Amino acid sequence: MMPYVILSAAMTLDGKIATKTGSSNISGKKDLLRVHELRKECDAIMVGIGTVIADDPRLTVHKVDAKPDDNPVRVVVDSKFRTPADARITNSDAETIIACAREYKDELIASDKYETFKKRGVKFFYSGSKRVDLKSLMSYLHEEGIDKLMLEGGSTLNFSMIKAGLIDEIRICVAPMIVGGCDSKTFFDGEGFDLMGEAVKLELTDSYQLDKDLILTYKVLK
Ligand SMILES: NC(=O)C1=CN([C@@H]2O[C@H](COP(=O)(O)OP(=O)(O)OC[C@H]3O[C@@H](n4cnc5c(N)ncnc54)[C@H](OP(=O)(O)O)[C@@H]3O)[C@@H](O)[C@H]2O)C=CC1
Ligand SMILES: Nc1nc(O)c(N)c(N[C@@H]2O[C@H](COP(=O)(O)O)[C@@H](O)[C@H]2O)n1
Repeated sequence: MMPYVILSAAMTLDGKIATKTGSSNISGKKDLLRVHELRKECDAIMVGIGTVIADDPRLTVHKVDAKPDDNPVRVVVDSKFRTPADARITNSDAETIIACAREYKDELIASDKYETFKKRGVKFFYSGSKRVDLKSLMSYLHEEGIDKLMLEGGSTLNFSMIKAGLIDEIRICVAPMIVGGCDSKTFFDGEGFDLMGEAVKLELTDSYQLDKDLILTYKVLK
């Protein structure tokens, strides 16, 4: 069994989730409230290490009323244990699981950072030889009681997750902005598919305007 996975993000009309310099404030105020209500409904929230390094996110429910219990478990997909020692996702606001690849396990366990994180209560999960195996991670998280997981990027992890058939629903905020730039991160990057016939197919299930933003919900067809 796997968690039900909702991919949530905000992009500009030209499909960028950050500029080439990493600036990523895209959602309007009301959209951020919507996102935090969704965080509150989820058992876990997962990002890739690229997002942790770029944004140092909190990944807690902090824009709407919430109790400490409302904070989802934070999951970071980080094969080589690059999570910075002072990353906010390792604070005591919520539980944190760092998923790493087996090849780096011995080195990781021997590091001072590992001891520091253990003292903070951070848990570790190992899967995949050189890169985290996302299917076994999802299966482990489900065993740990995670029924509903919110995936919050970034582009590389989004593509791996959708390619592996692990995303059930997509909720995207389309902001009326264009930033361009072939080096700006798009909603899905990764290695991409070669042929249009390989594209993951979606069904639009909801759409509405929230101030200037457009909110679209899609079911992923499997
Ligand atoms: N506007 C929005 O809604 C959002 C925007 N963003 C933006 O996205 C950008 C970050 O995206 P990006 O750089 O692509 O980083 P990601 O957050 O997607 O992290 C990618 C990294 O995850 C690690 N990883 C481990 N296992 C896997 C796997 N099986 N598949 C894929 N990745 C894996 C890899 O590093 P390793 O091999 O070391 O483990 C990889 O480089 C930031 O600029 C951020 O601001 C992010 C979220 C939301
Ligand atoms: N929904 C949404 N809209 C945006 O405009 C965004 N930039 C993001 N980014 C995601 O939220 C994380 C920051 O979370 P905290 O406020 O620090 O808890 C960021 O890392 C992205 O995952 N999302």
